[in-house]
Formats: sequence, structure tokens, C-alpha cells
Amino acid sequence: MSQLWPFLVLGLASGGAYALTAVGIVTVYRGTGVINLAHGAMGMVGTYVFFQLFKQEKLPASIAVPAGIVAGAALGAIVYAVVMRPLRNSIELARLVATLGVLMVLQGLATVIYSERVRIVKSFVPDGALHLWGASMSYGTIVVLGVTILLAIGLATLFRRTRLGLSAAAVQENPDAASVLGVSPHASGLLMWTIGGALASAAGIVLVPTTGLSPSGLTLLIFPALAAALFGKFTKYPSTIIAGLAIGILESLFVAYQWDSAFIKIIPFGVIIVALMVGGSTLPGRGHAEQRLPRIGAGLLRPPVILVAAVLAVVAVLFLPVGWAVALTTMAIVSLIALSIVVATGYAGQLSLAPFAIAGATSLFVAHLSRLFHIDIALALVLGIIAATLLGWLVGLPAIRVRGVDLAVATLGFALVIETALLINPKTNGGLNGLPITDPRIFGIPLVAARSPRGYAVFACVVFALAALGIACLRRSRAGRRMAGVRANERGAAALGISVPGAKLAGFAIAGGVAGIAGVLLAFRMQVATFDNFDVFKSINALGWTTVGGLGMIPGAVFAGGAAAGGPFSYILRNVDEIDAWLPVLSGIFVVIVMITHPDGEIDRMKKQFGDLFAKLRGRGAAPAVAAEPPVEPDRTAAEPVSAEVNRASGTDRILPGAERRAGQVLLTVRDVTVKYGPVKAVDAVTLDVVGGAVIGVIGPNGAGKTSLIDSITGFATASGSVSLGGRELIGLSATKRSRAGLTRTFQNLELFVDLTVRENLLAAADRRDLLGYASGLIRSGPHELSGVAATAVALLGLEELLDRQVMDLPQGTQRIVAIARALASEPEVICLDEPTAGLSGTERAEVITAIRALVETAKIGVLLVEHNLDVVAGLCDTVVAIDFGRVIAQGAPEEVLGRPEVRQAYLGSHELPEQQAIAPKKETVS
Ligand SMILES: Nc1ncnc2c1ncn2[C@@H]1O[C@H](COP(=O)(O)OP(=O)(O)OP(=O)(O)O)[C@@H](O)[C@H]1O
Repeated sequence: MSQLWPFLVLGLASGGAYALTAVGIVTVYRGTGVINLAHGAMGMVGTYVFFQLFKQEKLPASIAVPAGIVAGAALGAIVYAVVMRPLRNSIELARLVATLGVLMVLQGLATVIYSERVRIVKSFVPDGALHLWGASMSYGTIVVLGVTILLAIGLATLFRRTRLGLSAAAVQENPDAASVLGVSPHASGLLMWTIGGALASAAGIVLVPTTGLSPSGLTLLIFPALAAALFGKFTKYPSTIIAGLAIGILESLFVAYQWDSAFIKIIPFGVIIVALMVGGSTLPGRGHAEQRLPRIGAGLLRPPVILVAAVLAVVAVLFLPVGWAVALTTMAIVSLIALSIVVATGYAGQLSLAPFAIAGATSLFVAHLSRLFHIDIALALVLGIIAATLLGWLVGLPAIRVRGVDLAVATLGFALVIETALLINPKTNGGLNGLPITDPRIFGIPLVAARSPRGYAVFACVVFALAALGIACLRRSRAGRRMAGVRANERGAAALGISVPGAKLAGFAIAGGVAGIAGVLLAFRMQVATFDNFDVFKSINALGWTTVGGLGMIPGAVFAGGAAAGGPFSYILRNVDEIDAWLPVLSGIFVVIVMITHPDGEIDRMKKQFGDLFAKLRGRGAAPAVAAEPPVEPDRTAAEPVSAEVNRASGTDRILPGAERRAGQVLLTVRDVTVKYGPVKAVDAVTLDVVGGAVIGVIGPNGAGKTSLIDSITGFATASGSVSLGGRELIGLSATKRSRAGLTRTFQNLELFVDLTVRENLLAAADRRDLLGYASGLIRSGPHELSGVAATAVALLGLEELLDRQVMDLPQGTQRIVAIARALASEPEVICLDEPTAGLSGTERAEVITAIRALVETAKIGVLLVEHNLDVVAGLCDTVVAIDFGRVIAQGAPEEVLGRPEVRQAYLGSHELPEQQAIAPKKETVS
């Protein structure tokens, strides 16, 4: 132990730095909900100010240190005012990418002014150390630790005790709270970013004596700091500081034991990923706000656009100077990486910061295969794709229980591990010599980029085109719908029988495979493969540029490839004076502007502009932007009477098979079901039966436990007791499995796939759930026709005219009807409807009642209906169960139950129950 002690003390020094940086990251996140990738860069600016005054101007530390901190604070305020304030209500990812833009600008400017040279900065703290049991702790370390702990205490107090801090945290969780609290969200936002900037500078100033000062050095601090912040769930200072210190100490111990440096990265991130997964859940809870992502494309192929792109590529590769062929090769390869981001994040909604790491690992893998077995490029592609798909799947495993930025940081951990353990490890990467690629050939034909750049460019472009076609096909297939459904709403997807973890992992695996193709192309590009070009910042940059292009669209990936260093854009600008120095700054400014003005990306903006232009040329005036279109209440009253629609739908009993089997049978039995949320018993030993061809209504005041009952029956809440469908016990099964067994539901807050069309929502509900679909989707899209049941639901509910409208563009009432149609399209035996008519107009309500009645009578499905509106209950239900405080207080025919005094008492606190009107809930509790 005595030998370890000095290393522990040494670890406290770097751990203190991580902790201090993490405290700044947590403050900005807690106050404004943004993970600031530019935190280290902001600190770097304040540190250069300190450096300039302290070292160059020889001013005393008492002036230089506060000046550096004030500069950082001022920068934080400027970044908030110029960049973050306009983005306050924007997509979370747009705000993250905007901080990347800020990082590019700051780092670029610092490089222009100071160059990449690392400066040695003497500590302003007097030399000397405190001697503790044989180890010495420098005064510098003591200052770092002291400052970190004091700041954390101060900030925790700010958030817990002051009005501004409390309101900042509240507004971050719920922006609408601002108006209620009467606080300006901008004042708290400005304060948090100012504090963040000051903290970043303070961290930089105390750190540079050990790390040295350079434009990019401090930026790298963000990785261990993010791990620490993640451990503290981006809110808790004590656990963040402990994690930061622990990471520093662990690193130091690894040095003490001379363990492989790769494990330095593996252990902290590994522990944090495991902790996150244990604490996470496979489905988000009720009331979870789905993160918004940029617009998702439909994967449609436009032959004229493809033709023009192909002609341009052929001309550039074959007839322009050879530099174009090299630039296009780079573009094709980076576009493949960006395409993998389109799949994982754009389509499946999972933030991944590991695509370059996966490409690098694949590159290394096939380079070794080439060295050992002289394999052909075609075989390398096959084996590389298989390996990368598996690696992508592995990287995606945390996504099963971790979401959003937490997931992004977890994948970043994987990327760092891959980088350290494989890519920059001389034991695996061939050392300084790299790995020789012996005699690269494709189908026997030599293909060496150095000797035949045009040939390699054609090959790379063709490979990209094939991959892009495959991914477009995937988007239009049932697998694509599944992924897009999960991206839009995990709970909604699970209720339709979609495996949420399955769709996420498939997204990661396919994305991994696509990144792997890029890795193979990179390995075979040179006659010697090297692996020092796959660092995490490359992945962060690729995510940024793909978002700028259009995260959910394949042309967005092409855009990212075009903008890559060494791609066509930088090739065009190659002769502009000092462009290399200024390009990162200009790019950063561009990234910020795009995120502020059009977070859905440049491709989406161009599409709209061209759409307007073509419309004008055709003399029809500008086409209205879809997002700007106000929701229009469709004229559904003009539809034929529902009974006529039922007839036209050629008999629901024929289309939804099994009506005879179901008629009059108990389909679902619920026995002694109990749900507890901590000490609260939301459902207390409820017992009921759902019979085929009948509707059972569940009524009760707000907070009585109705939704919790549906949650427990359908697998969205953990319950004890028994729920069995057709004799099969469902307790213990996931919501997805219960849905596949024939039990589905609607939700009070709908949980629709709002950025998909009505048709896609219905198709997603009716699609086959085969695993093979993820592979076959790459070559065969469709089906695009609605199933018989879905068509029946559409006809019954009068949605024919709205099939190709995006759900988010429809009014709330119509969305509620779409939710019912979608649930029916999944062909359930039993359906639980949670307040299906809330917010509907009188006509719509009547229509929904008739449609449900028609379905129950003809298809003989069982319906469990939760409703506040007594007209609906009376009009639909054969039996009614009244519950209060989770317990059944009455059960029987509607008129009998509604007449019971205890039911009236539960609702109104009196025995008066107004006839023929909705029962106003008695309690204040909000579900
Ligand atoms: N996730 C949760 N954690 C803790 N308590 C919860 C949770 N969800 C619901 N509750 C509590 O359980 C009780 C039943 O809530 P539930 O939403 O099921 O009632 P409800 O009858 O559906 O109400 P409403 O008519 O308003 O929808 C309430 O006291 C509610 O506050």
C-alpha cells in the first residue's frame, strides 16, 4: 500500500482536473440542458488570456488569474447570447452540434493566432508540496482540489437555495415552467453559461502547468470529464466529483502497475456504462418527453437527381484533373461514415459517436487479413462488413437501456476504448511502419489507389452508391418503419409489438456494417494501412456535418462527405491563400448558422427552396412549407355514414379472422392485479374479464388508477397477480410480447409516430415482425399497401383522405382517431383504449363510438375502455367497473354501476350525479 500511496496522490491531481471540468459541464447542462462540447475550448481561450498577461506581459498572478477567468465568463455569456439563446427551443441535437461549431471556431482562431505549438506555462501557485505519509502533494494539486470542492458546494447551493438556480433547473426540465415561475429563462441561461465559461477557464489555468497550453490540448479533457458528469447523471455534483477523482486515481494506478494503457479507458467508461444500464429501463416511463430529432426522409429515390449525380461524378473522375478523383474518393468514404450516422441516428434515433472507431477497427481487421492471407478487396468487403456489423451491434448494446446524450457518451466510451486498445496500440497497428496491404486486387484485377486514383475513385463511388441504394430501400421497408417508429416513440412502438431493443440494435448493427465498408475502402486505399486517423473527434465532426446536411436523409450524408477535409469542397478552395488555417473557423460559423436557421439541415432547406421554385415556375405560387402548415381540421363529417363504410370494408369478421372463436368467450382474465409505485398502491387487487364481442368500461376519478391498470395489463407497469390472454399467462412478459400475443392499447397522450405519415403509422402496426426483415429490407422495400384490417380501420374511422399526411400536421382530435386506427391495424384480440374520445368534437366522438361498436359486433374483439365521458360509457359499454384508490368499488351493467351511491361519491364527493354529461373529475391528482 505504501508504494501505491504516491500514485493515489498523483491521481488526485489529474482527477481534480477532470472533476473541475466536469463540474462546469454539469452546471451548463443542469442550467440549460446542453452538453457543451466547446467547454474545453472556452477554457482554452481564458487560459490564453491568462498566459498572455502572466507570461508575456509579466503581470502578477493576482491580475492575470482573475482576468483569465473573467475572459472565460465573458466568452460564456457571448456564446449564450449569440448561439444558445436563439437555439433555446430547438432540437437538442442542434444545440449539441452548435457547441461543436463553437469549438471549431475557437480552436481554429487559437491556432491562427498561437499555432499548434504547446507552450510551457509555469504554475502561479508557489512551488512546493505537502508531505503526507511518504507521498507529496503539490500545492497546485491542493489548489485544484480545494477550488473544485468549494465551487461544487457553491454551485449546489446556487441550484438548491437560490431563486435563480431553482428556476434554471426547473426551466431546463420544463421550458413552460418559466412563465409560471415568472422568471426569464434567458437570465438564468446567461448566468449558467457565464459561470460555465468562468469554470472552464479556471480549470484551464490550474491545469496548464501540468498539461502545457495548446489550442487542442484542453479540448481533450472533455472525455474523462464527460464520463464523470455522466456518472453524476449531469446533475449531481458530489457523484460527479467523486467519479472525476476516481478516474484520475484509476489512471494513476494503471501506470503504477504498468497495465496496458487501453484499460485506462476501458475501466472508467466500462463501469459507467454498466451503471447506466443497471439504472436504465428498456422502455421510457409515462410522461417521458421523446427527444426531437431532425426531419426524417422517406428514402424515396429520385431518378433525375441520381442521374445528374452519377453524370457529375463520372465527369469529375474521368475528365477533370486527377486531384478530383482523389477528392471524390475521400468524399465517398466519408459519405459512407455519414450514411452509417443516417441509419443509427437519423433512422433509428440512437446517438452514436463511434462510427469512425468502427471504421478504423474494420480497417485494422482487413489489413491484418490482407497481410496474412493476401485477400481480395471483394472478400475483404464481405468479411469487413460482417465484423463491423457485429462490432456495431456490440457498441449499441447500452442503447437497450440508455437514451439520448447518455447513450452518446456511452458510445464515445466504446470509441475511446477501440482507439486506445486497437488503433493507436503499436502491438496491433503495426507500429510506425503500419500494416502493408499486399497486392490489392478486386476479382483478380489490380486496384491500387496510388497507381490508379481514377479507378479507385470509380470503385469507391460505386460502392457508396450501392450502399446508399440499400439504405434507401431499408428506409422504405418494414424494417425501416420499425426503426423510424422506435425513433419517434418507443412506448408507441412497443404497444404495436415492435421489439424496441431489437430495432435499436439492428440500427446500430447496420450502421456498423456501413461504417465498416468505409474502413475497408480506407485500408485498401494505400499500400500501407495506418490507423491514426480515426479519433473520436472525427466521429463528433461527422455527426455535426451529417446534421448540417440532413441527419435523416441520404443526401445529408453526401453533403457531409463533400464538406470533409480532403473532399471536393476543400479541393475547390485549395488555392485560396491561408484557407487551411481559416477553414475550421469558417466551417464552425457555418455549422452554427445552419443549426440556428434550419436545424433539419441544408438538404431539407434546399428541397423546400427548389420545391417553391418549381411551384412558382409552374405558376402555382410557392408551395407551403409542410412544417409551417397550420393543422387543418379535415372535413370528416362529409364522409359516408359509418355503417356504409363497414359494408364497403367487406366485413370486418372476414378481415379480422377468428370472430366466431372469440364471440362470447372470455379472452382476457385479470386476477388480483396490483401495481405499486413505491409506497403508492395505484392498483389494488383488481379482477375483471374481457369478453369477445363486448366492451368493458373502467371508470373512476382522476388518479383512481385506470391508466395504471391498463399499463399493468399491457406490460407498461410492473404488477403482481395474473393477466392471461386465451389461457396464456402474460405477467412477466414485455409489452412487445403481450402485443404480439394479441393485446394492444392506445395511450392518453397518443404516443404516435408523429414524424411519419398516417399510412406509415398503420403499416408499422400491421407489419410482420421478422428479424430477417432487417436484412431483406436492404434489397427489397415494401409492402406499401395497407393490410385488410388497417384498410377497414381507415374506412371505419374516415381517414382515407389523410393517409399521406404527416401525423404532426393533423389536429389533436384527428390524431386521437389515428391512434385508434393504428391500434386496430395491429389485429388485436383485445384492445385497451385509454380515453379514446378525450378532446374530440361531438361528431368525431359519435363516429368513434359507432366504429368501435361496429368492430366489436362484427370482429368480436374484446375492448377494455377507460373513459371519463359518461355518454361514451353508456353508448359503448356492456359492463362497467368503477375504481377508486385502485380498488374496484362497483362492477355490473352501466346503468346499475352509475347509479350506485359509492360511485357518485367517488366522482363528485356527493350523491348528485348529473345526467347525460361528462363527469367532472373530483380529485386534483394529475396522472
Ligand atoms: N410513475 C409513477 N410513479 C409514482 N406514482 C404514480 C406513477 N404513475 C401514476 N402514479 C400515481 O398512481 C395513482 C394512479 O394514477 P393513474 O394515472 O393510473 O390514475 P388514472 O385513474 O388513470 O388518472 P387519470 O384519470 O387522471 O388519467 C395516482 O396517485 C398517481 O399519482
